[in-house]
Amino acid sequence: MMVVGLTGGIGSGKTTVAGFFRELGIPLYIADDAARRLMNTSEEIRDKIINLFGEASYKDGLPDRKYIASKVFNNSTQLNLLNDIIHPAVARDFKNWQSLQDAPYVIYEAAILFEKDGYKNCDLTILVTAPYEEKIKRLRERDQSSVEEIEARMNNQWSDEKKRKLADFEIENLHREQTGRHVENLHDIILKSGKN
Ligand SMILES: CC(C)(COP(=O)(O)OP(=O)(O)OC[C@H]1O[C@@H](n2cnc3c(N)ncnc32)[C@H](O)[C@@H]1O)[C@@H](O)C(=O)NCCC(=O)NCCS
Ligand SMILES: Nc1ncnc2c1ncn2[C@@H]1O[C@H](COP(=O)(O)OP(=O)(O)OP(=O)(O)O)[C@@H](O)[C@H]1O
Repeated sequence: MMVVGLTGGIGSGKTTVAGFFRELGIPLYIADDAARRLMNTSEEIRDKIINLFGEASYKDGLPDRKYIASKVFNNSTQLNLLNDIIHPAVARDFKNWQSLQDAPYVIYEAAILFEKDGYKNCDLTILVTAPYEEKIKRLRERDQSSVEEIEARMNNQWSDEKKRKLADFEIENLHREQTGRHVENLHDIILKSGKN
C-alpha cells in the first residue's frame, strides 16, 4: 500500500484537498487530528507537556491549546521540544492505523511533513499552495485569528519555495472546482504509478 503525504502551509487548504480524496474513497489520516486526540488521551504526553510548560498547560485534564500555542509559536526551541513529544507518538499511531487499512493508497495529511522526517515514510508527496493574501483572508474568516498569530505559525514552517523542491506534485488551491478536478487527475496518476 502506498502512502501519499499531503502538506501545505497554514490555511493553504490541505484539509479541503484531503476531503476531495476522501470523496474518491481514499482513507485519510489527519496528523493534526491525531495529535489533538493523543494530547487529550495519553497520560504520558500530558505529563511530558506539563513538565515542559507547567500546570497551566492542562485544565480539567485537557490541554489549553491557546496557552500552549502562546508558548511555542514565538519560541522555536520550545516548539521543537513540543514536536519531539508529539511527532513520535503520531508516527506510531499512523503505523497502527495504516495496518488496518485496505486500499491502493492512503493519504497522510500533515502540516509539518518536509520540516521533519515524515516525508521519508511517504511514497509520493503533494504540496498544497495558495497566495499569502488568500491564506490570511481564509484563516481570518475561519478562526478569527489575528494576522500576527497566523504569521507566527507561518514563520515556523518552510516557505513554499523550499517545500516545492521536495514535493512530487503541487496543487495550487485557488478555486474549489478546479482543485477538485486536479485531485481527480492526481488520483488516476497515483493509481497508475502503483501498478508499475
Ligand atoms: C500548539 C498547538 C497546541 C496549538 O493548537 P491549535 O488548536 O491552535 O492549532 P492546530 O493544532 O489545529 O494547528 C493549526 C495549524 O497550526 C500550524 N501548526 C501546528 N503545529 C505546528 C508545528 N509544530 N509547527 C509549525 N506549525 C504548526 C499548522 O499550520 C496547523 O495546521 C498545536 O498546534 C500543537 O500541539 N502543535 C505541535 C504538534 C504538531 O506538530 N501538530 C501538527 C501535526 S502532528
Ligand atoms: N479554494 C478555496 N476557496 C475558498 N476558500 C477555501 C478554498 N480552499 C479552502 N478554503 C477555506 O479556507 C479555510 C482553510 O482551508 P483548510 O482548513 O482546508 O486549510 P488547511 O491548510 O487545512 O488549514 P490549517 O493549516 O489551519 O489546518 C477553510 O475555511 C476552507 O473552507
